[in-house]
Order: sequence, then C-alpha cells, then structure tokens
Amino acid sequence: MNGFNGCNDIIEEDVKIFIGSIIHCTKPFVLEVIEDGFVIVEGKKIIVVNKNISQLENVKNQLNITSCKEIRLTKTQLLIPGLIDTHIHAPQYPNVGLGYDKPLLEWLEHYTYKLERKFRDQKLSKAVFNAVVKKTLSYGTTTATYFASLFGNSSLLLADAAIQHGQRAFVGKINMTKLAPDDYIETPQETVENTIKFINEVNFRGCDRVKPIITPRFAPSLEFETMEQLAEIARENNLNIQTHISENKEEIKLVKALFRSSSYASVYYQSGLLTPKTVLAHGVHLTDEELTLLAQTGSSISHCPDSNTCLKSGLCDVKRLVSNGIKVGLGTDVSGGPSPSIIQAMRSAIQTSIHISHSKEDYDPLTYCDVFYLATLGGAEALSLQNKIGNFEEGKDFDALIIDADVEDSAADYFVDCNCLELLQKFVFLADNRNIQQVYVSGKQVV
Ligand SMILES: Nc1nc2[nH]cnc2c(=O)[nH]1
Ligand SMILES: [Zn+2]
Repeated sequence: MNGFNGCNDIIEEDVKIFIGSIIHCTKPFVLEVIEDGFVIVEGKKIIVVNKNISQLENVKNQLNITSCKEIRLTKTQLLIPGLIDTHIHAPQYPNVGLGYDKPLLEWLEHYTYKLERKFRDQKLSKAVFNAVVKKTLSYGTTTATYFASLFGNSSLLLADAAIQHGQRAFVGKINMTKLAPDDYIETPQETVENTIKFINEVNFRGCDRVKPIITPRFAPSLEFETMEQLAEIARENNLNIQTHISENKEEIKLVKALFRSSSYASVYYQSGLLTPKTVLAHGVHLTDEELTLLAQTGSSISHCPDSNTCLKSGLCDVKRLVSNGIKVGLGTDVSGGPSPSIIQAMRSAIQTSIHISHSKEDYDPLTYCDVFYLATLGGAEALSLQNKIGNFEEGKDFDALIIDADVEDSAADYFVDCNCLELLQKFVFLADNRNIQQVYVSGKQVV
C-alpha cells in the first residue's frame, strides 16, 4: 500500500537491500566497520542491519521478503549515513567565494545584508534556493539547517525547495530588528507576528522532513524582550532554535556593551534561548563559564571551520567543547565559508585541529574518524534528531549515501586496493560530489 505524508513523497512500502561495506558511528566518536553486511530498508525505515552477508537469504525468508530491490556495492564503494550541515545561509549562496577581505561585522554590513535584502524578490529566491538545495544534496547533505532571509514569503520558497527536491531540512525565517539597513529589519512586533505566520505556513505543508526553526540572527540584531518572546514561541511549539555565538572578538565586545552583560552566552541563557534543541554557530571564543552554561542547558555548537578561517574569526577548539560535554556538529556557514560541502568542512575541521595542536602540549588533533562522527551522528545529536537519523540503527529513517573512490575524473585516482577505513579516509581527504553516487533521504533516492 502506498500513502502520502504531506510532501507528496510516496511512502514506498517496497523493500531495498543494500549489500556490501558499511561504515557508521554507533555512539559518539565510535565507528563501526561492517566489511560484508547488509541493510534492509522498508519504505523510509531501516528494518535490519546485519554484519554477515551469508545470513541474507535466511533473513529474507524470516521476514517473508519475496520482492525487493537489491543494491550490491562494488569493492570501491561504501554505504555511509547522509551528511548533516548544521549551519548554512541559503540566500548567501551567490556570495560564495566573495568578500573575505573583511571581518565579521564589516562583512555583514558591506556584503551580506546587501545581498540578503534582495530576497524580497520571489524569482531570485526561487532560483537561488533551488540551486542551493540541489547543490548540497549532490554533495551528500541529506539534512540542512538553513538560515533563510528576513522575508517570510521568500523563506517559504526555501522550505518548498527542500520539500520538492527531497532534502531533510530546518528552515528559519530570520529575526532582526536593528543594526542593519532600514529596508532589512522589522519592528519587534512584526518580527514576532511574521515568525508565527511562517511557522504555521511551513507546518501547513505537512511535510515531516521539513520543519521551521526559530532564528534570531544574533544578539546584536534584537532587543532582549524580543529574544524572550522568540524563546517562548519555540517552547510553545516545541521547535528547534538556531543563532550565532562568540564568533569574533569585536562581536563579543558589542554584545557585552549592548546588554551590559558579563558574557555572550548568559544573554541567550537569560532570554530562554538556550535549550536542548538550540544550535549555536561558531562558539570560537567561549569562556569556561560559558561552556558550563551550554553543557547544562544541552545546547550544541555548529563548528564552521572554513568560515572561521575565511572571516578570520579564530580557531575553534572542538576537543575542548566535547570534553566539556557539549554536542558538536559541522556547518558550512555559506557564505562565511566558501564551500557548500560538508566533506570540505570535515577536512577543514581536521586542519584547524592540527593548527591548534601546534600550540598545545599533549593535544591529539581530530582524526578523519572523528570528523566523520561530527558530520553524521554528531550533527544529528546537535539537532536533537539522534533518534531519527545519524547512523544505521534499526527503526531510524534511512538517510544514506553510496560513495565511490573509483569514479572517472575524480580527485581520488584509484590505483591501490583499499580496505573500508582507507576508502573512508580517501573520501574525507579527497572527495567531492563526483564521488557521491547515490543519495537517499527517508528511504527515497533523491540524487
Ligand atoms: N558567519 C556569520 N555570522 C553571523 N553573525 C550574524 N549573522 C551572521 C552571518 O550571516 N554569518
Ligand atoms: Zn552563520
């Protein structure tokens, strides 16, 4: 029987069996390598994960599977969970690769707000948002956490693009009432009303994959009372929250001055914005006290290493965040970062960590296995989606990629036989969208 779940995704009751080498994380920073196994998917759900290919026929008989599609991986292919981008600005996509001569606050004023305010235009919004969703899917981003623009109608077009192209997404209409151009701010009342309207309209689309997210841009953009109201809306509607924190030293000074506060995190804490469903981008310069506040509230950090480098914000120490009990995922932060690829974010996270290790004793930098966790299960935990996605666990939705180290015209020329971990290592250090052969979201092939 087929059914509809509101995004016109046919909930396929058919069965797919993926046979071959599988890598995923079973818990934080713990990889499981299955050399010759299989995953059975029924509709959108994973129903079996088995490490022994010789048991395939038995399991099929036990489950009475008479018709199914078998996908047999080659020896250069791996099945891995879909990648999760915990922080990306869709309307900034036209600026990728531009404007890295200025630090954050000047960059916002000179380049970013000027571009984003053009998204009043529905035609531009539609063209750019379709391109972003298609591009990120091609790079294996099965879940994206998007900042859209200030404009509700434009932001809805981003939700529609994710619905149409099959991506899992959080989409946030930005809240901003000050310190930006006059035609790119709302009054406090407008921003609250338009947010409620936006939430209702996204929910009305009835797509389980695509959800609204509360999106105060960052503390300097809003009055304290407006942040309190937004926190209340998130609480009433059980919504995720996203914003920026402690990215740049000038920004931190500004926040302390504007709110007469001793710390950036305490502004968010006091307004009620720090929750277990809050993801904060950057967190480069957080103090120990702020880390404690984030850990106590269960809020997470989206680590955006490319952006932190290009906007010269600083080196974010992921190991310090993790050892303080903070959940961490990876973000591209387009266009603060120039690449829409989470594979690139994995590489940059390793490089940033190596740079940090040069000035610290006994510091083990992040490995390719660590960043693979951050890009998959870590991202799911950062978004409070760990019960739904992030790895291959029976009962979870099947969001997955088939990657291949041996494709024509790829950066990874393939001359040696590689074991599974070597294939993963090549993927992290060399791959791009050419190495991503198939992309599945909720059991459905979308690339
Ligand atoms: N990187 C980045 N930081 C911000 N802080 C406030 N807005 C932004 C933005 O658009 N990008
Ligand atoms: Zn950002």
